[in-house]
Amino acid sequence: MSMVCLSDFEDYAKKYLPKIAWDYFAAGADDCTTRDENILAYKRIRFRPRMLRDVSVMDIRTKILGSEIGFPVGIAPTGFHQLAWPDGEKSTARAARAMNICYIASTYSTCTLEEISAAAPGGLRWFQLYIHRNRAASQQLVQRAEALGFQGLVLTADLPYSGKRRDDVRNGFRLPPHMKVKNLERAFEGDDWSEYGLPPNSLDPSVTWNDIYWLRSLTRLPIIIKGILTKEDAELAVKHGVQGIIVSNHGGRQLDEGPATIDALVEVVEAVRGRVEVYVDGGIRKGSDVLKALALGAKCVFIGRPALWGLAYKGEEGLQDVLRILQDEFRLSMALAGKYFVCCASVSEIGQHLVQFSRL
Ligand SMILES: Cc1cc2nc3c(=O)[nH]c(=O)nc-3n(C[C@H](O)[C@H](O)[C@H](O)COP(=O)(O)O)c2cc1C
Ligand SMILES: CCCCCCC(=O)C(=O)O
Repeated sequence: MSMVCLSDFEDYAKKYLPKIAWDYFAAGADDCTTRDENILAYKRIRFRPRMLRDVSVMDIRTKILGSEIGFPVGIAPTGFHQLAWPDGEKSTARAARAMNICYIASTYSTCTLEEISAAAPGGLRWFQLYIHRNRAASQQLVQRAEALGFQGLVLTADLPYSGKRRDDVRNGFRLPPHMKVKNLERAFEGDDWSEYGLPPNSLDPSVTWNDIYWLRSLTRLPIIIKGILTKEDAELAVKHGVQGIIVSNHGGRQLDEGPATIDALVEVVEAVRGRVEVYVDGGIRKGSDVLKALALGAKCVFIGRPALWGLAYKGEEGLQDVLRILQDEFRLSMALAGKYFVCCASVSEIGQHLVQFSRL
């Protein structure tokens, strides 16, 4: 099969993954309006390309929270990578390190944080946290991640309860018995693990902004909050001292009919006024989507499902293929859009001048 663009990997994953795994990866909440809107919204943005600008040398490296990355794409946290490939998150970590990008490992990884770290020593990794009712379990996870060299703590704010994903309900989705959310095994030993193959009712829906102070007391890692969609919450995030914001609607898997993330990005970036870094995920499927997100103020974007499709295709190698295609497409879009200032062709000069919203 010739893999030319990310949807080729999607087609492959749909064809070859067991239906229950494919449905879980693809799921959106309710009618999937927001899931689909994440993609459509990119198509309403048009470029304002500039010509004759010497784009013979392009520098696509950038920095997030002080760490250099090869290009402004990272891997969003997604659960259960062994559903896509037997080595699971170990393969993800290796591919991310090979491409010199950031991988956010999920609380719901099917490999332990120790296994992930050992698979790709020295790679840039952040740890994504769901806060559990069992606070001691969450505290241990944060401290384990910090001790293992994870360089950021990503608090997911949009999942007090799981959204209603109809196909998962129809399929009675749960992890197969040989897969485990290994990071939680010790803390929830003896529980029945009946919800998705997770300890039931274990997430804490009473989490508030004040818990950011609790997290701050546990770790020196920068805290990045994931799931922000409004200027009001962006302002609160800054006020509570986070170092980064990921504009995200969880790939449209939580509240249906909220905004597409690329639309929400504009409002969040305006509210933040450069005080913290802003990233975005949801619906990024082409290099030109990356360019649009950067033009609208994101420092970096993160991909969720496309990483799983790459893993499903060929593990670490397949994920690297996905990332390489995205990297090449991003570089090409940047060159074809034309650099704005005459002296340097780097991501730092990407700005709002590059895009306009189409009336389509
Ligand atoms: C199968 C799947 C599992 C996910 N698991 C998590 C998770 O464990 N933690 C989390 O913060 N977000 C999770 N997300 C949301 C992603 O981090 C991200 O916000 C979303 O996938 C981005 O949209 P995209 O898939 O269109 O790129 C998950 C998304 C998918 C599709
Ligand atoms: C009970 C919550 C299950 C969530 C599993 C991981 C996740 O975030 C997802 O979107 O799926």
